[in-house]
Amino acid sequence: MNRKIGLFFGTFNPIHIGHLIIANHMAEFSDLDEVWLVVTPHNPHKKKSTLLDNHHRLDMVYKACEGYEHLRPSNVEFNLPKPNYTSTTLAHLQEKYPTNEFCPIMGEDNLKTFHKWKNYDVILENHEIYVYPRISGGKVENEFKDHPKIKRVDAPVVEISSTFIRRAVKDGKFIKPLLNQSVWDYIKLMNFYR
Ligand SMILES: Nc1ncnc2c1ncn2[C@@H]1O[C@H](COP(=O)(O)OP(=O)(O)OP(=O)(O)O)[C@@H](O)[C@H]1O
Ligand SMILES: O=C(O)c1ccc[n+]([C@@H]2O[C@H](COP(=O)([O-])O)[C@@H](O)[C@H]2O)c1
Repeated sequence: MNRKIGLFFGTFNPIHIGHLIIANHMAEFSDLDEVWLVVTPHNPHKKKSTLLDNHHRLDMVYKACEGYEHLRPSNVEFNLPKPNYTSTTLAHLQEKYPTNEFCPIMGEDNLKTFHKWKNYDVILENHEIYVYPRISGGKVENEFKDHPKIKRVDAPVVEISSTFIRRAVKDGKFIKPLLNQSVWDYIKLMNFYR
């Protein structure tokens, strides 16, 4: 059976409710059958200094997805060449699961720099991209604005970031509502980001 899988890529350092709300909304309110949360070991555009180990970030994604029938953590990028280019991951997944249709999910802000991604044209040729709104970053005024392969899904906007969470934890702030309960417990237990 042909299944449509949304791929939500992220460093998830840590995963927060902003990520979960988008992933769940895409799984429930679009034609995607499932959403896989792909933990990226190394984002080509990010520095590595504050990055927690891959397996700790994956553990947190597992904890956050517990009880969500249509969400699935993925470590597919762990064994692929670094830095992780999305085009490489998509080609790998398509070869491994030829009957699935893979659709990357991204925030509207990412469309502004999407032309800098490796093989972005090949990605667009072979995949539909599901885009959700962001407040930060303003409007997209480029070739992707009304592209036929880009589908917009009107998901809720929750403007928090992992950077904000890491800083808040370091400062001893109580930010439990911004994280899934078991992710919050795990961060405390493991003394992450202190
Ligand atoms: N609050 C949010 N709402 C919707 N999408 C988000 C939110 N925060 C991050 N994203 C998007 O989710 C994906 C994965 O995010 P990522 O793991 O880089 O988290 P982040 O919060 O942006 O991290 P950091 O603050 O460490 O840069 C990215 O495409 C990012 O743009
Ligand atoms: O393939 C690329 O060239 C590429 C460039 C920038 C980002 N990405 C992927 O997009 C995901 C979200 O990126 P970011 O910067 O919004 O956190 C992340 O998992 C990256 O691996 C991919």
